[in-house]
This record gives sequence, C-alpha cells and structure tokens, in this order.
Amino acid sequence: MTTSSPFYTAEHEAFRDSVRAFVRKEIEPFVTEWDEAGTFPRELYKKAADIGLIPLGYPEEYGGIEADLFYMIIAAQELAMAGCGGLSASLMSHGIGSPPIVKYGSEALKQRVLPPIYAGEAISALAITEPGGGSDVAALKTTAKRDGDHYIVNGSKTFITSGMRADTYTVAVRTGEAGHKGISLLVIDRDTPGFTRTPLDRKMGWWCSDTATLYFDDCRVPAGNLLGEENQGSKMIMNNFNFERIFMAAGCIGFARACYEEVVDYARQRQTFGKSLIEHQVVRHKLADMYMKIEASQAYLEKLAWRIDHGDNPVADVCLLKNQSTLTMEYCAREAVQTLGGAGYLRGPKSERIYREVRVNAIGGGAEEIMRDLASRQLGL
Ligand SMILES: CC(C)(COP(=O)(O)OP(=O)(O)OC[C@H]1O[C@@H](n2cnc3c(N)ncnc32)[C@H](O)[C@@H]1OP(=O)(O)O)[C@@H](O)C(=O)NCCC(=O)NCCSC(=O)C1=CCCCC1
Repeated sequence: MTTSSPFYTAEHEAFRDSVRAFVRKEIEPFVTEWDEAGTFPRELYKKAADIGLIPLGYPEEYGGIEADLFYMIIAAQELAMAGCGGLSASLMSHGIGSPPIVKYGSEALKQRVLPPIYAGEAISALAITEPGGGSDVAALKTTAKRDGDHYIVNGSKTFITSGMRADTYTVAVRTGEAGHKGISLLVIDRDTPGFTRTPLDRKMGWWCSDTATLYFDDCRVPAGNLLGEENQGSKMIMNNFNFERIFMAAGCIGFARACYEEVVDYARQRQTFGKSLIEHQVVRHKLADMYMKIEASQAYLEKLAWRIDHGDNPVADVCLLKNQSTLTMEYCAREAVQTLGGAGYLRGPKSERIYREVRVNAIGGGAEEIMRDLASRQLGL
C-alpha cells in the first residue's frame, strides 16, 4: 500500500526508511512480549532519540531537530505499523508533555528540563484529566496556591500516560477563579516531596502503556516552574490538544494500515472453498473499503498538516479528522479480525491488538462526542 503523496520530499522518504528500519529491528520482534508483560525497556527512549524520533519537531537549542509536520506524521505512522498503540503512546508522550514547556517555559526551565527529554534520557508526561472528570477541563480541581517563591499543589490526576516513569510532568492546576479563566500549567519534577503515583494496569488495550494516577499532597513547586502567566493555562491546553489530536489521528490511520497489510497477506495465502480468500468477492470488497477509508483519512490528514504548516489553526477540522481516523481504525480492525477468523481471535496478530485499542483512541485526547460538539460549535452550526 502506498504511503507517499506529493507532500513528501526525498528527505521525508529517507526519514521514513530509517524509521521503518528501526521499527522492524528494534520494536516489531519484541512488541508482543512487551505488551503481554505490560511494559517495555526504558532504553528504547534512548534508541528512539538516537535515530531522531524523539527530538523531532523541537528547537535545536534544547536538543531538538526542527521538522515540519510531515516528518512527525511519518514518525507516528511508521511507529504505528508495529501495531502497538501502548508503545506508541508511551514512547511519544513527550509530544504532549513538552510543547507547552517549549512555548511558555522560562529560559532556565527549558535549559534544565528539555535537553534530557529530547536525548531520550528523561520522560515527559502531561497531566490534565482528574478522577472527577476528563472531558470538562474547565472543572478541574487540583489547586496550586502561591506561597512566597513556591506553589503548594494539592489534588490528583488520572489516566496519565507515562505516569509512573516520567521525570517531568506538565500539570494543569487551578490558581484562580472557577472555569477556564483560573487554570495554569505547572511543571512538577517526579522527586517533589508529596508527589506519589499508582499504576492503572487493568486495561482493555494499551497494555504496555504506563498509565497512572498521580497524587499531590502539599507539594512545594518552585514558582519558576509556572508556564507563562498565571490563569492563562486554558488556551495553552486547548492549543496543545490540537497537536495531540492530529498525531492521534495520524497514528490511527497507521494502525488501520497495519490491519490492512496484515489481512491482505493473510487473504492471499488462506485457502477456502478451493481458492484463496482474496478471490472471494465478499473479502475483496471489504479490502477495497478498507483501502478507501485509509486513503480518504490520509488525504484529510495531509491537507490539514499542510494548512497548519502554513500558519492556519483548523480546530474544527482537527476534531473531525480525529473522529474520521478513529472510525477508519475501528472499521479496519473489525474487518481484519473478522477476515482472519479464528486466527484473529487468538492473541498474536497485530489486528487483534489493534481491535482492543480502538476505544482508547475514541475516548482519549478528546472523546468523539466532545470532538463533534466542539467542531460543530467552531463551525457555527
Ligand atoms: C472543548 C472543551 C470541552 C471545552 O468546552 P467548554 O464548553 O468548557 O469551553 P469552550 O467555550 O468550548 O472553549 C473555551 C475557549 O477555548 C477555545 N477552544 C476550545 N477548544 C479549543 C481548541 N482545541 N483549540 C483552540 N481553542 C479552543 C474556545 O474557542 C473558547 O475560546 P473563547 O473563550 O470563546 O475565546 C474542552 O474542555 C476539551 O477539549 N475537552 C476535552 C479534554 C480532553 O481531550 N481530554 C482527554 C485527555 S486524554 C485522556 O483522558 C486519556 C488518555 C489516555 C488514556 C485514556 C484517557
């Protein structure tokens, strides 16, 4: 299946080849074992940084590699071809945790925390969702009260990707009035006294993703760890969501493609009723529908990436793209497992794992109902 389009240069394609080779050598042979074990080696961050996956898209002065969105789409999609969303989400959690630091952190904070993240030596996480709710960001309750040169943080966060092993947490806190206007972002180091974590490890999918609940009990956080101005966090969070959503969408299309490739191979080999599965019209038509949905989602993704790279902020389209891509993943995973039959119901094929990972994409990073609602309001409907 083609992954190329006029948006990609020879340099993009060379990068794709290097990420593909990395995924085949360092991830694919081990990923089922890691997922079953519920974890993966921490050294993978360093290896991913060394081939440019982790620093990609961040400023050079902090150890990043400047890149347009198409490089980042390639990274998300080639990683997705390993067919393990838990690994993708954890390995790339700096993609949601670190951009607010790059954009709004003080120079001293950026010099201290960003280079180890982009070198794959430290892990970054973003903490917004709370036990009381995830979709309604404006209702968050974790407080940060100013006390001299520090903030005193109390509250808890849940469903935090890289929550157990992160070193640097970008945390949404309430510093002011109720609602959007009283929210700030604070960077909290893992060894801050009063900061504890517990794992959330009984999940439908994303088994090797490190998901955790965080507790802050009178944590003293230096005031210099505030991002931007007090009570300006809501806009920062919303803008960060746009990037999270576009990368989730890219990943979902990659997972859909992984299902397609797996099932096409299987359908060519598997014999039933005297011919290969692919020669049965009912199967061939499913494969054609999978192809159509993948290509349509990919075209939407690339159009939006181009618009964003040219300075646009298409909030509604990003929400709808996320839904479109999740639905494409859902369709392809369903049809792949169905076509694999008994083999697809056993643990092992990528499609089986991807099938279990559909829902987290339709819930995390903006539930599909929230995406529809925000998009329709932004479109003035
Ligand atoms: C959309 C939303 C529900 C907010 O609606 P309200 O009715 O409160 O506020 P409203 O009036 O819609 O908005 C306020 C201002 O903000 C602007 N804006 C909103 N989105 C955006 C945006 N995306 N980009 C730019 N501006 C935005 C809006 O225009 C408005 O501006 P204005 O004041 O008019 O100038 C927001 O809170 C949201 O998005 N939630 C999803 C969170 C969410 O995604 N978690 C998931 C976390 S991940 C997770 O939980 C898991 C992860 C993995 C494991 C499973 C769980």
